[in-house]
Amino acid sequence: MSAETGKIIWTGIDEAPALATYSLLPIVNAFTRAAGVVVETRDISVAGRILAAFPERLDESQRVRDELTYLGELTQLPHANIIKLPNISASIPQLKAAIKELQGQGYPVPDYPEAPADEAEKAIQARYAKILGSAVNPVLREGNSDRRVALSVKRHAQKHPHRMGAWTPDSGTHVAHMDSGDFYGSEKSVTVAAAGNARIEFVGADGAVKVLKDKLFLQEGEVVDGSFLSVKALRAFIAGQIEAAKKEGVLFSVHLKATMMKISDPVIFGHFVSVFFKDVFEKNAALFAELGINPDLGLGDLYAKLAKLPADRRAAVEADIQAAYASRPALAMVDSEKGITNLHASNDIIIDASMPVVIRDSGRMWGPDGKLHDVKCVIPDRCYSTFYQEAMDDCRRHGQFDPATMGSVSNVGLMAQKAEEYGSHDKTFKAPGDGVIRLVDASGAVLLQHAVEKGDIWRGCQTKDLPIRDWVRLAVSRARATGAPAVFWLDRNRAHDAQIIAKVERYLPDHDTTGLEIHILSPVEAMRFTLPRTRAGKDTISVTGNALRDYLTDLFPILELGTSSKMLSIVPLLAGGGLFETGAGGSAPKHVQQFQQEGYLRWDSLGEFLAIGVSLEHLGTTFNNPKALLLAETLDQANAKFLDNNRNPARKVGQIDNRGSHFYLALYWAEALAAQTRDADLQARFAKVAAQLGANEAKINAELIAAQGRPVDMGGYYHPDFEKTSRAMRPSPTLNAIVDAIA
Ligand SMILES: NC(=O)C1=CN([C@@H]2O[C@H](COP(=O)(O)OP(=O)(O)OC[C@H]3O[C@@H](n4cnc5c(N)ncnc54)[C@H](OP(=O)(O)O)[C@@H]3O)[C@@H](O)[C@H]2O)C=CC1
Ligand SMILES: O=C(O)CCC(=O)C(=O)O
Ligand SMILES: [Mg+2]
Repeated sequence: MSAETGKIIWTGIDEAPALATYSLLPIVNAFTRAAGVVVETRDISVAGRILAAFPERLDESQRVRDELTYLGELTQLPHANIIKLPNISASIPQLKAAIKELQGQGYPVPDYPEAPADEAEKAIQARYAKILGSAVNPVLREGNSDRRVALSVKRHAQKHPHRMGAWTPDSGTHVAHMDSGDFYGSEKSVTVAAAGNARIEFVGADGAVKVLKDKLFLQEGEVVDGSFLSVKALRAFIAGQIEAAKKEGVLFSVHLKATMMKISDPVIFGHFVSVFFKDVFEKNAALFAELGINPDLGLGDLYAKLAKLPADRRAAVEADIQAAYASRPALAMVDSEKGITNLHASNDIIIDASMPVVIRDSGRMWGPDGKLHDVKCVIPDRCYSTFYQEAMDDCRRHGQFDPATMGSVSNVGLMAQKAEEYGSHDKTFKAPGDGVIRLVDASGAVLLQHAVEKGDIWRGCQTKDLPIRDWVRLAVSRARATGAPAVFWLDRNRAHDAQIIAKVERYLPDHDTTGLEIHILSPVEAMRFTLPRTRAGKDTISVTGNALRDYLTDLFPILELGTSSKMLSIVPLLAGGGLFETGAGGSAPKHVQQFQQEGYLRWDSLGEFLAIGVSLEHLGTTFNNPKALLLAETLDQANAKFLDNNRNPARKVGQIDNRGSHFYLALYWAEALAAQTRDADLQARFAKVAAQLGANEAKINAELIAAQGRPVDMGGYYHPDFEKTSRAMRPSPTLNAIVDAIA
């Protein structure tokens, strides 16, 4: 076995899962090394990606490799085996904070130029643009997505159901969406007949043509679509919904995906900010222009820029903001104690995680008074709003879901080769004026076009044929493996979906589907099919495009398990390798805050444990490595015992936290290795480890718990100090000594 084939890559990322890594990875490494498997870290954190983008500004000792590019290339090789933990998909305020921190640590990376003044600043902005938003996932996800709950995890959740808030028939919570002028209404889609370079261009009212994107290579058979959001219609819609929320006496909230739709959704978010605070923006237009205030960056950035003003001028604007709050409906809050609202930053409320939590918490969100209230959930685009309303209506009719009995909804998601929204980043534009935006193929034929007005948001997406074929294959294979019905969530009335349906209908007959139940239903119909089954304890497979993949793989896990972090998230790479993602949830910034303040980390690494298992299994079968297979099997047993004994982190100081949960994983894994008889070497080696860990259980727990209850200095947030953080995350000398002696 070559070094390459016996290697697993563990991604270095941000926030809570990065903290957990400091404690977990030494344990994992000690166990796998004993079997000749190397687990190697590659840093794709926001900070790491910033440093990699500006090598010429750093001295030799500060330079880092461009690991994302390396990993992107690795996904194309059949031996790729990558464990990917969730990373930050950064908004501009997050990026700026990371830059500031790095500068403070002595890395001379340039400031982010919000409004580039010259070519040099434009070049800097272009480099940073590659780091913003969902910049990692589209590069690594070179396969489609298979997200589901492991049987042992589902059984555990049913045995220990999490708390859910009750729903009552009179709940005033609802989804509000546009009825026209949205992406859904304007979408056009074609299947490309002949390969070639296309271009996207804007034709002004005067006939002048401006190329927005050149050399857009289209493959034969791929689906390409274009749609736009009318800004005039959006602003009128927002204003109407603000009025309506006030009348209805519910909170006002907006749920977008500013990370994955990183060009369009921050702009949409900005319209929410500038319509909600219309009077403030109008009255202070000149001052805001002078301060460079951009509503897309949210109220948080606005406040930061106001802070530069002398006290009296600042107070005048703040009074205007307070007056706006008083005349508007109450806003949903991110942190009511600190006064952080839904409109502070586009990355604080992200639809995939935020909407399921509304449903889990009785259809309510936190208000400025620190209490839960009914809420208007504004999701402008009908492509992705209507099924949430259906789920809420179901709760109003039948009450809250019961995690002790509900069935499971797994997902097969189309995302390979930058499918759908992942491919939209370099094809999304704000219309530079009134005119037409059109997609023109190599022969000069117009594939699709839209009449737009200045500021309208035009979005193009590509979905290649090979990924679609692979997605259909994966759906059939999951249906065969589970016996559960597979439902393609596709809407015949949506232009893009109509093209995809034609392909699904063409590729399904390539497979043996005898005895399988397969449906094609619109999102609302699919919900109507799925929810009664779920309530009856039956399992269903959702087969969806990229955005619905994202939304549903938080929605159902959060209802079923309380969090999506416990999911298995497998990406069989098209080139034959494996990408094993952990959970479906994000980087849990709240958890880091708690760790900094109280030395308590409640991040649950179960997703990581599961991913290590499938990664080792993949490595074992691909390279015929019996030791790796044995490690996978014994880890599976350890995970089962971990769940049986309920060793997940609790939530409060004095109880077992993330670090304590890792100790139990090590103990149970060592015990399982000691108990097996297939490999005498591993048995002997781990019998000793199991005995040492077992004998020191009380002592190790005492050392781990003694480390809690006081603030922790990590020496950085985006780019923490390795030594400081490592000390904080590995506070038990007894555990460290046993683990470090294994290899
Ligand atoms: N694949 C990726 O790379 C992804 C990245 N992200 C990024 O993550 C960041 C935060 O996203 P956000 O939408 O707030 O979602 P998060 O999933 O980070 O947080 C939502 C809540 O989920 C719970 N949670 C999530 N993971 C765990 C875990 N392992 N253990 C225990 N509880 C968990 C926590 O709930 P509680 O507080 O109730 O304990 C947490 O506060 C963003 O920057 C986003 O871009 C998001 C999704 C996927
Ligand atoms: O790519 C991203 O920004 C987030 C993706 C995500 O939320 C998911 O895959 O569940
Ligand atoms: Mg998600």
